[in-house]
Amino acid sequence: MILTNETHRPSAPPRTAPAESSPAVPPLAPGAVPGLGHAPALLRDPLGFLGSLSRHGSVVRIRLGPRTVCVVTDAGLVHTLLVALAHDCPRGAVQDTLKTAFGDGLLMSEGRAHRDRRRIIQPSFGPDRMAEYLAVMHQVTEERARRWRPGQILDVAKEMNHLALEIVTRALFDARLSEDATVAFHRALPDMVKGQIVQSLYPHRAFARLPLPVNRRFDAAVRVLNEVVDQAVNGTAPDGGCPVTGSGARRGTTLPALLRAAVDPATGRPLTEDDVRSEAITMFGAGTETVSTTLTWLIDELVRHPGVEARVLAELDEHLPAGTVPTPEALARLGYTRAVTQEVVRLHAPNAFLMRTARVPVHLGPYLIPAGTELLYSLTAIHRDPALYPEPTRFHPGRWYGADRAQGPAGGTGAARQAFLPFGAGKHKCIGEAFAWAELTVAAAAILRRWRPTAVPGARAREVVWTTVQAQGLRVRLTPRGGRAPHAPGPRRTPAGGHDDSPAQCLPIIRPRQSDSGPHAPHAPYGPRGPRGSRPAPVGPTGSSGSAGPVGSAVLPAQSSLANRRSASTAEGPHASALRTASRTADPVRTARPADYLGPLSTIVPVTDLGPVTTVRPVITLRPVGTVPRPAPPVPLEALAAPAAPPAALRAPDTLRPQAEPRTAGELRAATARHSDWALAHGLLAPEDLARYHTYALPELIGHSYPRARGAELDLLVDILGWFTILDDRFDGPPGRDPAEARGIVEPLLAVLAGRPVPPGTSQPHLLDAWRELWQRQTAPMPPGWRRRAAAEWRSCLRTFLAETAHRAARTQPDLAETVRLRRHASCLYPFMDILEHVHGGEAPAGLHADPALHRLRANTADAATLINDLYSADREERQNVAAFNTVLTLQRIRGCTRSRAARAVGARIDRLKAESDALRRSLLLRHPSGRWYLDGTRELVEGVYAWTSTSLRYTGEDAPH
Ligand code: HEM
Repeated sequence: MILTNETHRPSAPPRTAPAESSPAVPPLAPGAVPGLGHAPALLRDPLGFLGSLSRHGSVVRIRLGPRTVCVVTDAGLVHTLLVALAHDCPRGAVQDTLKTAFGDGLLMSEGRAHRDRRRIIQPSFGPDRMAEYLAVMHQVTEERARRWRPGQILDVAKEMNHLALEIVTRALFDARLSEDATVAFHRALPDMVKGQIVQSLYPHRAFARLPLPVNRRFDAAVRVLNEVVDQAVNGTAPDGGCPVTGSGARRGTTLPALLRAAVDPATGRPLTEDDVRSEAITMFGAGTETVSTTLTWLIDELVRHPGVEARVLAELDEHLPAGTVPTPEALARLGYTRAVTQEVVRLHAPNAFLMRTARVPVHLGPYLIPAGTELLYSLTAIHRDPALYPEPTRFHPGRWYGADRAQGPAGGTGAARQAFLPFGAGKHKCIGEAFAWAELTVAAAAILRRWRPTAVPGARAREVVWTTVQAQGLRVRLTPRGGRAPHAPGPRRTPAGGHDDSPAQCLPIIRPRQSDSGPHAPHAPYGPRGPRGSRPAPVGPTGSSGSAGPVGSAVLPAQSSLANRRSASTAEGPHASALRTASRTADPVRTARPADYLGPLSTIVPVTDLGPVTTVRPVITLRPVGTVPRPAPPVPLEALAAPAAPPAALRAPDTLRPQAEPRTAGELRAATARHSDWALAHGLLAPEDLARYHTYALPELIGHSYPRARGAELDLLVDILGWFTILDDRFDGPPGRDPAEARGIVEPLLAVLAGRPVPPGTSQPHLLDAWRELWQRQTAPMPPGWRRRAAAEWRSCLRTFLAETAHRAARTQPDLAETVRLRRHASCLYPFMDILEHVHGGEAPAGLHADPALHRLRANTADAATLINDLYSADREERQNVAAFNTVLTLQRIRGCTRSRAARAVGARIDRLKAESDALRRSLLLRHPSGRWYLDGTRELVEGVYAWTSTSLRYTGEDAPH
């Protein structure tokens, strides 16, 4: 039986030799959903799904809505499809869409047209051109890498995209694209790819003409891409602003020159300009993203495997001395480097899936495939087949080099060769293969020679599958090779005075790959301090979290009983009048609406301010506090000495307590030791807990955030942070699920704040004792106004434990607005802002406190610090099942979007907060110049949280102690 009822055409006699036994129908993959078929599974996890199909057969049917597609899972049969059946199985609908848009380029054409065109183009990729290309690749990469700065955080995928585009433009076209064109190209490409896929799934071509958003974006992208390609082909810059400046030296040998000099064998006429443009777009489409993605994975793997990186560098030193232009001979000697790139290409083959369509009935293994059947194969799935590659997801260059090689697929047999098909096979085999191998090696060599990339915690490469398997989210910090680890860069200003939002300033926000968060992820008895939300779970025998009970089974109504809010007009406390003014002068972004359990200072961020999801990343500038080496010793105090001289902004004449000498690292180290003694003396920690506790390096957060704190203030800050973290961790256990027990802990603490008799029966007497002492140390030197303010803000903070416990007990989750409010206060940022005054030795000016803009600035400060924490702690919290109280996770749940989109939205929100805070500080400074130190303190606080959070072992998932 054949698939006549699932295909559109009647069967004709098969072209290929029949199989020995009677032909069979490929099995249907299990799990089809009525109406949708396997589309949900494919969309949810394309590579996992395609990889799983080999269990069911060497060819497996899947249903995508009304269509049936045959997936070829066997490497040998894929090879047959591409080579023996190449004539009968041309490329299908996906390529047809491109053909309509870009004409008959190599990537889109078939049959004789394809063969003729390939013959014309082949010389462009011949061995005699390679030396020239190597020089260009080397020069372009050098130019780009020279522009990077020590300490810069590099958005690797973005940089590699630009690099690959520039290499193709300069090598094949001897042209340069304007910066605008480069950006436009990378913006347009995803729309083009999406449109290509969606349009190929339309039941009829006419659908592509409907004014659907996807079609409109596709058309716009095609226009843009054609314009960009025109620049490369013609050497003109239509915008006149940044002209294409091809050197012109190689004009006679470029790809356009080759095409213009050629005659179409079919017509006997020269190729048209449309033909030239079609081939140009083909090269841009096929030769940029594939390479940039592979380069990104290559850097990711080297960052993960320092031993491999060291070996590559040693080989480069031996065969490709620094400063020399690579030659084909030198590259041929880089055996180990080649093995490394080969392993990257195996594990991360950029082509997630490719397609063919059977023109006539064909035999494929034991199956007869009817005419019209679409055939899909995934090179990535083949390269990860455990039957072909033991431990397939392990990065192991030894498969291709040295002793292990014989056991690997490079062992030399035909079957082994068929198992490695990153560049395809047959007549459509990648024409740029040699170019690509060379580019990967030359670009990686130029980058690694100059820079040592180190992973930014939480910013590992993540697979995102479209037609290619993209590597998204990798951020690395750059250290000059041979130099010491850089200081984080200080704020840079553009000539126009605005902030530089170059990649150096981008916060990493992308979820690490699954492998980063596996069973070895750390679980710690003591949370980091610092902003909450980073709570570790108690260590269970399996290493899994034993913490917070199930949350997320039910959704809380938008207005929970916990979210009863008082109006601004009823707000109390020292900032009440400011709050009321703020409420009256309602700005479009937010309105002041204090919630009763949050105290008088809350400001609500409308949910809409966290959307729409954008691609903006947070722009955070870092104070150069020094490097924070990891992992051990956990407290790199040397790095946290205060800046040699206070920043100019802090040398204001009104400083009450001028700095004598800057704080030394020794002071922070001594404070850390005193804190340990203090925690032991209060029974907050047992001696055996200390080692693990120290790995959280909590004093670093204080060191980053309070560069001028010393002596008793430094001790106070470190002790408060330690105490709060230990308290926070208690709520990961049973008290966090039992409202009565939670009240039993929190009420006594509140009583201390209010000066009331403490109710008996707390389950945490050590915490209570320590709190009494801490509160006394906080308030003793401070005036009554400060005490009232600090007490109110501590109340708001402590009550969030009750709110969160109530949610856990009721198995409800907060909506986004409540999450934002909860998180703002839960992080005890407000009390920590109050301690700025403690450190300074006096209250901030009364006028400043009465200013509504300060109210907003403080809310922004709390929000920004908390959101930074949420970005980094999302994965950890998800593992710990405390997802309800993380803004990224809440957003993801409520919007139904991906983690990275939620993270981007949060990142964009941080950007906006930062920009608004800068503006608020400027305006406040004009009105209250004597409060400059306080205003700067809020900025330092956020920067400190960023510096600590982004380097803390708590969030890395792989470096953290076990
Ligand atoms: C790591 C880098 C690369 C990978 C993994 C890769 C992979 C592939 C694969 C699998 C195919 C076959 C597609 C099919 O059978 O339908 C292909 C075709 C093609 N590639 Fe590449 N490619 C890479 C780089 C490049 C570069 C640098 C260029 C040009 C500058 C290029 C130009 C092309 C062209 C023009 C085709 C179509 C060939 C034809 O149909 O005759 N590729 N590539």
